[in-house]
Amino acid sequence: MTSEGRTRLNRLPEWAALGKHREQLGDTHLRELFAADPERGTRHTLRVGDLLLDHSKHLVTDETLTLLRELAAATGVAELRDAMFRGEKINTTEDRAVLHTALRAPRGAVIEVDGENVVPGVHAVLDKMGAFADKVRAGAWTGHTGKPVKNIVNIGIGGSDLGPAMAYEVLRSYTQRDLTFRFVSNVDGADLHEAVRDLDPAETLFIVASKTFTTIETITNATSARDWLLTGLGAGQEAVAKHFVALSTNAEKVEEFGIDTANMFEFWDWVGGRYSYDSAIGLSLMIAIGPERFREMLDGFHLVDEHFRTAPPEENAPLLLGLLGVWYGAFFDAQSHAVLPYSHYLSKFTAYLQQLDMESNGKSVDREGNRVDWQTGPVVWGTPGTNGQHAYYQLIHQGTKVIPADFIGFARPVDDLLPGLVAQHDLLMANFFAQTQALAFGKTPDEVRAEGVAEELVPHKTFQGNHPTTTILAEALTPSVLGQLIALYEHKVFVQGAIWNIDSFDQWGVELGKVLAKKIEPVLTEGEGAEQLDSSTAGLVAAYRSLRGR
Ligand SMILES: O=P(O)(O)OC[C@H]1O[C@](O)(CO)[C@@H](O)[C@@H]1O
Repeated sequence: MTSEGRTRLNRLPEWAALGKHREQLGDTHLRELFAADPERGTRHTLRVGDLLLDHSKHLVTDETLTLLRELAAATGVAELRDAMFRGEKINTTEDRAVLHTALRAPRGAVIEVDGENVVPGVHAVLDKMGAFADKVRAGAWTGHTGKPVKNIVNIGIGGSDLGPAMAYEVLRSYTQRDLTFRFVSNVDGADLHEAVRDLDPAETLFIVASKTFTTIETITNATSARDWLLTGLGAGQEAVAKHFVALSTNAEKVEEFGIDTANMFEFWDWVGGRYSYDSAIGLSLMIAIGPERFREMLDGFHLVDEHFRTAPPEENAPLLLGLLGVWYGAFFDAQSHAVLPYSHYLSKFTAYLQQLDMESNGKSVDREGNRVDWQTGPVVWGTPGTNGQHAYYQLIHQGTKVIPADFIGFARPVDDLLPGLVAQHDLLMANFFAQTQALAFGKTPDEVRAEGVAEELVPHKTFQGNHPTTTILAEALTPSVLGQLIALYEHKVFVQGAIWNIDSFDQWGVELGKVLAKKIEPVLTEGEGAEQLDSSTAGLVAAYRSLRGR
């Protein structure tokens, strides 16, 4: 499905209408919007599965939302969504279907790519993963020396690392505690070194996760891990089968590396790397939380997939979140988007979303290859909220930038929290609610003066407010809720890409650096070819070589 013949986004009448509306809105303050509508908070709250989404603290009126939905209609968001769910090749630059939604489709569903139903294959791999995970969890998967495997090291990068590493942290309280999990991604040897230094090779299983099985960082780390293992065991190649499994689409390369393809868990080219942790790429997570919890997570994903596919525009949460991002980027010149979870378990959540969003929508040509002249994907950033409050919230509250932010919190702490720590949860959540309130409504100079503050300090202690936020609240951070949250963001990113008319599913922008690194490496090691480098890089390389004593 291409978008040929589509009117350029900023020439659409719906775009012009939004521009005009933005002018009319001017500096309208959230204080005014709330004062004019006592029901605003409840009217602007959506419920999707277990998620409650309050979007009342956004710089929008009912008219804004209507105009944004008209823009979505004019840009064919629903048509592209349906084409995605049908398995059409909407990733046109790679000529691929985009079917991460098939990874969580129920067993009986029928989703076809090139005339073949892919759902049975998805479940066959899930079943194989389940059997393997159960075996490891039961201590029945033994290594070369006969000892049960206790340490699981996932080696992968990008989508083959961020998803499982993030989800492992999120669902830590559901993990089997007598197993150790490590995640190695960086080609800096320090990463693998720190991951394995205290492990017994006889009890260690490496999961090599790579869609292509050609990614230099992953193959380099996997090769070093194999050396470490074989040296530690004093064994030959025959030990690899018990200590290495692969997650990949590329059986040939897996075999070439020396991993038995019987120990390979397959996925498919219609799963993008950053959309893959609910595929075989989630094997480490499945071992950690068990197949049953993993399936609950998939059900959570599926619930939001169905919501996105079927909910009317007025109630469609991913559509709404996507449109709000378009609104701020285009008409408020917002450059970034903060995601601020109030859960320690979500400490890697924003890093995960960075790849999901920025690798998907960090594009500057449209699907026909024309340069866009509107903003595309924002810089996504953030860390757990309370820590952020004591670091960078100053800038969000009183800086000069428009930073829309998502606040994510939970009513209940995890079940196995030490009883003495449960009481801290209300304090955490008091901060959660206080921050969005302060950001929205601020503090006027008169309110500051009323507190007896000296006049010269009044500007410094004034909070302008009017900073837009979404609040996402759920009862608890369960596997299903995690699936719901990720699917929510996946589809939000989809909506934005559809409106901006970019291919959200390719990632050509990562290629150039890879090619240049390959050329530079021999210059570093052999010192040959430096004359082909620009003067800055040549100087830096020379300095590096000299510091290395070469
Ligand atoms: O799973 P692979 O093929 O090793 O790729 C890892 C990552 O590299 C990228 O292609 C970017 O370089 C990501 O899209 C992907 O998640």
